[in-house]
Order: sequence, then C-alpha cells, then structure tokens
Amino acid sequence: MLSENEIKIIDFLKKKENKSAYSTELSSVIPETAVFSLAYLLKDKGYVSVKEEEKENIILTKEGEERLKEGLPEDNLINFLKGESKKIQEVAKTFKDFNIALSWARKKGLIKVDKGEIIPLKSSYVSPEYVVLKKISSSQDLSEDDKKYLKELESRGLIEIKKNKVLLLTLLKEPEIRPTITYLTPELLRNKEWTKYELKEYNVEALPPFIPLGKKHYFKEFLEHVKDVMVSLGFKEVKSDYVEMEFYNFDMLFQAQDHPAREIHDSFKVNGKGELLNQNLVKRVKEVHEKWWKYSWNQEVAKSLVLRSQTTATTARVLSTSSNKEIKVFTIGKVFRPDAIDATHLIEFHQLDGLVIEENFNFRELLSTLRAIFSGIGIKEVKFKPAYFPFTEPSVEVYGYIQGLGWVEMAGAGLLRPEVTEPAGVTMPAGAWGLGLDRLAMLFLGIKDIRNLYSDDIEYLRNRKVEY
Ligand SMILES: N[C@@H](Cc1ccccc1)C(=O)O
Repeated sequence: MLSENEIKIIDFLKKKENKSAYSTELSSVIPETAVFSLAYLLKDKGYVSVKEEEKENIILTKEGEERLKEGLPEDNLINFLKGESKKIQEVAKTFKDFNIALSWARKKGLIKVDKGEIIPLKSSYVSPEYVVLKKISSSQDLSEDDKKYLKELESRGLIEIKKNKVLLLTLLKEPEIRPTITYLTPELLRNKEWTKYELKEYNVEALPPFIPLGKKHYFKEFLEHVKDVMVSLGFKEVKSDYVEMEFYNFDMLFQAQDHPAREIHDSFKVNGKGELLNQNLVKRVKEVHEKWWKYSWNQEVAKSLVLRSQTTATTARVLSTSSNKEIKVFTIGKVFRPDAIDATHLIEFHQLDGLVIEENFNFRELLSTLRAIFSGIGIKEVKFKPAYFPFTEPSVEVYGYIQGLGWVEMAGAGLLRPEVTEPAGVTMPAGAWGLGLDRLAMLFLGIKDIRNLYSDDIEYLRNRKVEY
C-alpha cells in the first residue's frame, strides 16, 4: 500500500517529461521535511530510483545586496566622471568607497592614472559582474559566460555559494491501480471477485462537509432567551415606541422638568410634539409635580419628543392605562442616550423593564421576584444595595455574582412612589425594575467589546456559540 504522500510524489513524477524531478521541486506538493524519507521509502518499494547530487545555491551577501542597490563602485566612478579627467585628490574627497572603486577600475582597464589625474577610458559603464548579481537576486538562470564571474563575485564577498544535497528521483514503475469498492456483496464473496478489488478503508475521522446554516444573531438569541425567562415567570410582554414624549419618559416618572434628576441621563431630542390625550392624567401629574417639586409644570415640555432613554417609559405607559387592575408585565427594547462610543459604551442599548401591580405586593416580594428573574437568566447569587431613583422608594441596585468577575451592578428596582402611581389612579402597591441587557450579555458570553453585539461580520457570527 502506498501512502497519500507517496502517491502524490508518483503523480508528480508521472507528469514530468522524463519522469524525474529534483527533491527541491517536490516541496510544492508535499512538506519539505518529508521529501527525503519518502523518496527512500519509494526507492525501497521499487517505484523510483534516487540519485544524490550536490547542487549549488547562490545567494547575495549583505554587501552584495547593498552593491545591487547602489551599483558597483568602479561603475559608479566611471559614471561619476562622465568621460572627464579629474584630480585624484579631488575625487577622493567626495566619492564613496573611493579606494575600492579606483583599484577595480584600474584592474579592469576602465581608467588610467597619470600625474595625479584619473583619466576615464569610458564615459559610462555597467560591469558584467553587476548584471550577474542582478540575475542571481532575481533567480534567473546563469549562462556559461555569466558563471565566469562567480569566482570574482565570491572573492569580493558579494555572493555566497552553498552546496546543497538534493535528490534526483526517477520513476521506475507506476503502481498497479485496482478499482476500489466500499462494501462487499454476497456475490463478490461467492465468486471470489473481491480479490480483484481494493477495499476502501472508512475514514472515521474525516470531517463532514461544512455547510453554513442560517442562524439567529447571537445577541438576538440572548435577548429571546431572557424573554423566555420572563414569560416562564408569568409575565406578559408589552411594547412601546422608540420615539417617546417626555411625559412618559420623565414626567410620569416624577422627574421634575427643572430638576437635575431629569438630567440623570441626557436624551436625544426629536423634532415635533406629541399629543397628550388623557387631560385628567396630565392634570394630576402637573399637580403632583407642582406640589412636591414646587415649580410651574409646563405641558409643552412634556409633549416634546425624545428617543426614549429608558424602557421605564413603557412602564409609565402601562401604568397610565392600567385602571388599577393587577398586572405583571415586562418589556425588552432599545433605549438611546448620547455618549462617546467605545468598547463599553454605545448610544443605543437594550433594557428590560418590569412592572408588577398586585394587591399585596411589597418590597420583599419585589426582591424575590428579582431573584427569580436573575436565577432564570443564570445568575444564582444576587445582592441588593440601597439606591436612589426619582420614581421608586425604597430603591435598590441589584448586583449579580459572576464567576471570575465578582459582583457586578446589573439593575435598578424599587416600589413605585405614590407620586407615580396615584396620578394614574393606581392605589395598589407596584414594583418596577430596569435591567441593562448589553452588559449582561457581554459578561455571559465573554465579549470584551460591546460593538461586537451588533456585529454584522458573517465570519465572526458564524463562529460564535451561544449556550445557556
Ligand atoms: N430606568 C432606570 C432603572 C430602573 C427602572 C425601574 C425602577 C428602578 C430603576 C435606569 O435606566 O437606570
């Protein structure tokens, strides 16, 4: 039996006119390091003859490379003089490698020296040695004439002549090719035909052909996984638009129009105004703002449009139409905030906000709900820290423990203030929270640059695995 590489060598030789090739040529079809041993294996099996030969390998030395670039000094001298005689002292002062140039130019009969003057015998010149140097550097074949200059170039230290051992392989016979079969049949066994065939071995390690299947973007997959967790906990999904009135993004959430709380995060302004249809709600929001924040609330500001800066705006919308019924909803969506984009910041990202309105809901229930959500997403250990949000009281920040990273801040939560629920006519207790999903996805999926979450590089996306 012949190995794959042995067959490659035989095929290579077969294609050659005189059925032979040097080992150096074979490195184009098999690894160079294997050529010698394979050649002798094939020789032992009687397929090829092997002859060892010494082959000259000529390379330029460092100086040779320099001379190739700058020209040989004697040539340069002739070309410098341009056919005019000059005083030796004068030329010596300005000409590079003057002594070498002078002695070679003299030796080659390119100049005469008389009474301290150099007299050129040619007005321009390129040495044949230079031409040979050029041929060597571009691996051109050397003529017999060219080869006469090799000794001189070597003694001038411009080239190095190395002798390498090479093998000349000549094909002696071609392997007999038996047709291959991949399985035996009763007939083949019965009539002994199977001996005529080569039985092909199964290559159990061969990889199947790569067929790139369409799949979801891994970040989308992550977001849907989170969605599934929320649904499995009995929450209903709600949605609202990216373009939002400040009323829902801020006012209903008790963020005063003239209060720094409003600038907790900047937002992108959108031209135009929205319409506030529920004047009863508007009136009550105005009242509560003016009562507690002590300023004159402006409906026009509330009607201004922004790209929502938090999905808590969706929560506000749900609240405004909830008619004091029990509710368990969540929303997942994009929010927008001006920022300098880098590996950890984008101007748009995803949040998950949730809202529970229940007769007997309380702070403890809120915390256990959050624990259940985080546990569903895969974060088993959470802890809470007191925090401030304009729309909740008490408020907490939620930290999750991630192996190898420690405690990471992941969400804000709290019981909605009466200043938020009452104008909407909600008298039952309500819990709300907001969770940043991009950072969570990065931590989960080991992604260092947030921009990768939005990558459309097919190669990158193909190679990402998402497992939960
Ligand atoms: N909306 C807040 C998070 C939050 C939502 C709901 C309740 C409390 C906090 C934020 O973006 O930071």
